[in-house]
Amino acid sequence: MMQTYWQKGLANRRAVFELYFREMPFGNGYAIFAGLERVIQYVEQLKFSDADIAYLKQTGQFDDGFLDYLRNFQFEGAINSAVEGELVFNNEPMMQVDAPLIVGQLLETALLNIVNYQTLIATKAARIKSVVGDDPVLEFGTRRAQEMDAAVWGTRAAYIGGFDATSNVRAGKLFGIPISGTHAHALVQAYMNDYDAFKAYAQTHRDCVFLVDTFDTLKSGVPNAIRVAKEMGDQINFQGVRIDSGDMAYISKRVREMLDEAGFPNAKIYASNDLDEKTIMNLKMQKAKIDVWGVGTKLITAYDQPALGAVYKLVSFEDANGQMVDTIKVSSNAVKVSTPGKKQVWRITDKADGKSEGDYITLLDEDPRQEKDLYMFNPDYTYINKTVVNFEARPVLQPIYAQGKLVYKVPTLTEIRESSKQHLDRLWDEYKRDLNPQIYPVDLSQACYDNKMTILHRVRNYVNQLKF
Ligand SMILES: Nc1ncnc2c1ncn2[C@@H]1O[C@H](COP(=O)(O)OP(=O)(O)OP(=O)(O)O)[C@@H](O)[C@H]1O
Ligand SMILES: O=P(O)(O)OC[C@H]1O[C@H](OP(=O)(O)OP(=O)(O)O)[C@H](O)[C@@H]1O
Ligand SMILES: O=C(O)c1cccnc1
Repeated sequence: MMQTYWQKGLANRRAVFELYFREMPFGNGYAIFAGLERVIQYVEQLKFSDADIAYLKQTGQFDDGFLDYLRNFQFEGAINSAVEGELVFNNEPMMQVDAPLIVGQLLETALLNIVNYQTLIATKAARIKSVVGDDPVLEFGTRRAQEMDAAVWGTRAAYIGGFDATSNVRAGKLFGIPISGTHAHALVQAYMNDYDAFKAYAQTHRDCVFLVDTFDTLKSGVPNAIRVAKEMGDQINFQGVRIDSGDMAYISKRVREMLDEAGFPNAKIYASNDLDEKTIMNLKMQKAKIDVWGVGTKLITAYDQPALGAVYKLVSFEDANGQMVDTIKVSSNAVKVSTPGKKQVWRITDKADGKSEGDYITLLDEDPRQEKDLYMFNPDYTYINKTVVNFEARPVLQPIYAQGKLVYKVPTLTEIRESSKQHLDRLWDEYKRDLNPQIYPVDLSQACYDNKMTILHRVRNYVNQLKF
């Protein structure tokens, strides 16, 4: 496509692409945006090396002039985006690229790859965090992640979504995420008994969590953990035990009794084993005595919904006369009809209680902050509407790149994680429940809606007059 644009003189025409997803992941009421930091890393290193050019040349598909153009390629144009930790919803732009067509086109796959995955994992993490409440929840997923990159960036996304620490030390090093972990069954198997294994571990560590289910949790694992904790006394910080199999409600209650009776009421019970928000909620309902949750596979692979399904659509394009013309992608499936025009997403909150009223999508020349009353209507069911007064409107898309230069000060990961919590506080609980949440309003302004209808009719008329 880049070669076509380049050879046919379209390469430098201005094009606006927007990235959005169509359905809320996991049936959740909100999603947490993540991926911007890696998008920035990608854009900063975006160039074609001599080896890249040589590879493209030997395919025999590319013109020498075009390859010369690629040799000097660099990002130019603008990127506006939701920032990491921001809440985002279906059918609203999360990211917008306003650049020469050839540049915007090149970015499509990388941006989708990054944002699709990281937003999905941050959202899954937030769902899990919403059921663990204030209990610590640890990311244990690396062994099951779809390869190494997914493990570290997925861990970062999980941290944004509310996880507290990770067993992935590389993610700790790269991003400053707290690291935390216990030990595996292999240690106990290597010593062939719990006592020797725990003792050896205790002699070589200060912080100790013993994995107690290798042979028999209640008959061997826990009694031996207690024995070692008593023998080592102040020489170790006995943090607790981990259970990784069996009926975790029943076992955790018995383990709690044993630890308390032995004089370790502060020792924590860690649990892991294919946990997710459903099993955790269920275990809590059963009053399982679990203090710390280790979650791996089901988080890092987004087990119940492995793709977010975000798309990247051309919404406005410069014509041969230098005028911007809004564009549409039509489909018989209503949700697949794109919304034309370069847009802004405004988060509308009630000034009185600070809670979100909904999102309001406008064309760029509109500013709802100038309005006293805001008429908001559902673009699919226009009879569902409301007029909002005494509101604040905050633009969700922020300038990240302008004229090819990074203009955004990247926050720390701690700031991002904190901002995500604050955004969630401003959302009504009805949108946050994990089963059948209320649908958060994502509305189009009248001008944006009318523009869509006009362009839709124009395209229909064009198709209807075709004769073959
Ligand atoms: N009381 C409980 N209520 C609901 N789910 C539970 C309860 N206890 C354990 N689970 C979950 O049920 C599933 C049990 O899995 P499974 O039977 O494969 O584990 P296991 O046989 O105990 O251990 P292993 O991992 O060694 O196979 C896990 O997802 C676990 O988290
Ligand atoms: O269950 P997850 O949420 O993915 O959490 C990580 C799991 O990985 C480890 O198990 P391991 O790889 O040894 O497998 P097993 O316990 O299923 O035998 C650990 O003991 C956890 O059970
Ligand atoms: O530290 C742990 O206990 C751990 C880490 C990763 C996966 N499973 C367990």
